[in-house]
Amino acid sequence: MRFRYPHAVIPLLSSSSSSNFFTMNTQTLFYSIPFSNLKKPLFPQTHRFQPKRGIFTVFCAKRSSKYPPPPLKTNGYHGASTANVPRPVHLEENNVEMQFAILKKKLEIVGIETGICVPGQYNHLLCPKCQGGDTVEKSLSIYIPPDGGSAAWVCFRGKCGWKGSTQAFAGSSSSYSTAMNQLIPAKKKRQLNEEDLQLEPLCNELVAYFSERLISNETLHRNGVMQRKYDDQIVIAFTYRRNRALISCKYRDINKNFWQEANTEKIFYGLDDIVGESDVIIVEGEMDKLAMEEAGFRNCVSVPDGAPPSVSSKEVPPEEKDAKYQYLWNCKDELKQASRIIIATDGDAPGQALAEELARRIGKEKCWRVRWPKKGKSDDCKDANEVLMYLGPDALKEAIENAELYPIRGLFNFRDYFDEIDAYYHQTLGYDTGLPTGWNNLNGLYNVVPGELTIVTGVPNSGKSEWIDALLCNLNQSAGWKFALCSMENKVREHARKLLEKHMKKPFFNSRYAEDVKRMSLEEYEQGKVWLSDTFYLIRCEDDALPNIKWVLDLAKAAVLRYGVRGLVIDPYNELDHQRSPNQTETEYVSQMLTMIKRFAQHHGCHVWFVAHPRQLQNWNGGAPNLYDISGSAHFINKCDNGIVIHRNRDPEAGPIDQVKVCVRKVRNKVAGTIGEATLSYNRITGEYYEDDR
Ligand SMILES: Nc1ncnc2c1ncn2[C@@H]1O[C@H](COP(=O)(O)OP(=O)(O)OP(=O)(O)O)[C@@H](O)[C@H]1O
Repeated sequence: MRFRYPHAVIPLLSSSSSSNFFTMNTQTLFYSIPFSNLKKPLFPQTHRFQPKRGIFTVFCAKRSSKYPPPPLKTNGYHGASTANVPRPVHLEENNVEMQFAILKKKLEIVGIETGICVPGQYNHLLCPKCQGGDTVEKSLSIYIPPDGGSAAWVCFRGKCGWKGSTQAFAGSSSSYSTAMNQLIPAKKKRQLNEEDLQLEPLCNELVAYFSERLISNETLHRNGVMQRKYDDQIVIAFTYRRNRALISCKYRDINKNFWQEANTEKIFYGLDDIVGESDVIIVEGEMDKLAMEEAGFRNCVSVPDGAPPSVSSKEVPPEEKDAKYQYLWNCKDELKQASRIIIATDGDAPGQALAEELARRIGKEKCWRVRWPKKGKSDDCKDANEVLMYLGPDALKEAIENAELYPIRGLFNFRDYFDEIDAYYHQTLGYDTGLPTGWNNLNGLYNVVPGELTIVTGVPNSGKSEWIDALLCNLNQSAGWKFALCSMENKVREHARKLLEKHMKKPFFNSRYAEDVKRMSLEEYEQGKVWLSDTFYLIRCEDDALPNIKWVLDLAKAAVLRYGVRGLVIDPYNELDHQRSPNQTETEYVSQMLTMIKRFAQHHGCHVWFVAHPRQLQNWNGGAPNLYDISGSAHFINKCDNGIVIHRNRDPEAGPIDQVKVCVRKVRNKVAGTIGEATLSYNRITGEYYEDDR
């Protein structure tokens, strides 16, 4: 149930700003005209129930006008005159006529016929925008203050809703606000009583109507649900009470048109029921509040105004300016003493927006939310009353008992991730335990996990780039992975040669390094080109500029999204353009850069290999460097998931010079490997690496 547009409405300005008139939200600032103030209802078709007929025909009663009171919407046209005519300093009494004449001209420009308009009173005219619809009703209400200096108007036809204001002279503020205030009645709260409102006990037909919705007579009685007659028709009257005194009254007809007494305080429906309760349930409509009672919950209130279309992007305004949610602020003590607020609004988007607006005001930490059960195979119940009607009171009770903590942005429970954790357990995510490197003796130490960062270091010429290329070829062969390469030191053609040699297992040329091994044939070379193109995407600065990390990551993201790459190589760190701000230390800069890289990796499930050189080693003894030797910052080792040092023997006396040590110095994720060293042998002709079991 939703009260989004009251039945007979006039726009109500916030007292703070009359200019809001043109920008105001129709959801929040429209109030009904009190019927008690009307000689005859604005809309004669307000009467829906005809008690003389049977209940079902009653509810299909023919409208007495073919124009229902549709929602009042603005049509986007705002009639404010923007002419900037300077206002005279003094306005003599006898200038009223002149001022009114100017005003009339302005009104005529926007199409308002001013012939019968008299200052100091309301005038009812034909709306120039809608011409009063088919019935040609005089739906445009215009007020001109006695000084004739301004006018404010609104068309009460819901299909039109045209509204605006103008002034004879710009800056005629007192006259202007008078017009506005007159058009919009002052917000003086009325004192109501059942007698004045002519409320009566519910007739049998309405009791039967509620009973169709599984709301019992006892519940109706306890909640003071009444009726009101208009001529020979009847509408439901929901009485809003505080300390049992009548504060407001909302009416509902069978077509779910709602309107309420104007100039009354906005309070929760059922407010007395939550006093002293530790659990408070908030629903979106009176029917839901009654339904809750049928499920055994009296500690429930309904909001008086229904739901907003969406969550406001603005901060919650201070209490005194938060007009739409006054019903929350005026019972903050009751809400404060409750330990749990269970928000059980409708399951649709406005209902969820309402839940968010309530929770952000109450404090999400004490809020819970309700998920409505399914009513059929696919559809969820919309609200409490639907659950009661389709599934019964026990199901409604269960839904409330199963309320879950209201989500707080950034605060989670493992339960929120169970789908993902299940997939990890069942290993259905793919490679989450790591993709083997292709070298058995290394697989026990290092496996490639999507979304991780591996830092690779080693002294110059140790074969870091060669080993990474060989690893990529293996991963492509075993799992079809594709890669983005940002290899600043490599010429494209040389990089292509190295990759093709590894892939084809043949040298690119017949030159000295190939010894007597035959180069790849032209046909093999052509096949290799296809493979190269399908497997690698190059990130390169086309001019001589150095790429910065953000630029690299943006392109890598494009490569992930466009080509599905699973790995990114950045080789090496010192060839990036390091735009470090003057007040940033290198350590801070490296930390920030690595955070960016890791975020990219995790977000896109893309493994990143980042090559960094060790700083100049004083008195280097030929041994493998340490990860802490990486120039720049200890953050390289601190922040990476995996740290690998590539080291090769260059002393023939110390051992075979094709021997390469892959020193795994850091593995954060034990599922992916452990610290240790594996020895590979390097084939200088093809650039391949083999397990070395010598
Ligand atoms: N184990 C090895 N035995 C002989 N030559 C090797 C070995 N590993 C790599 N090389 C050769 O060393 C050269 C440099 O290799 P690579 O570019 O991979 O080293 P790097 O560590 O990345 O160097 P840099 O730090 O200068 O970028 C290449 O010509 C490569 O063929």
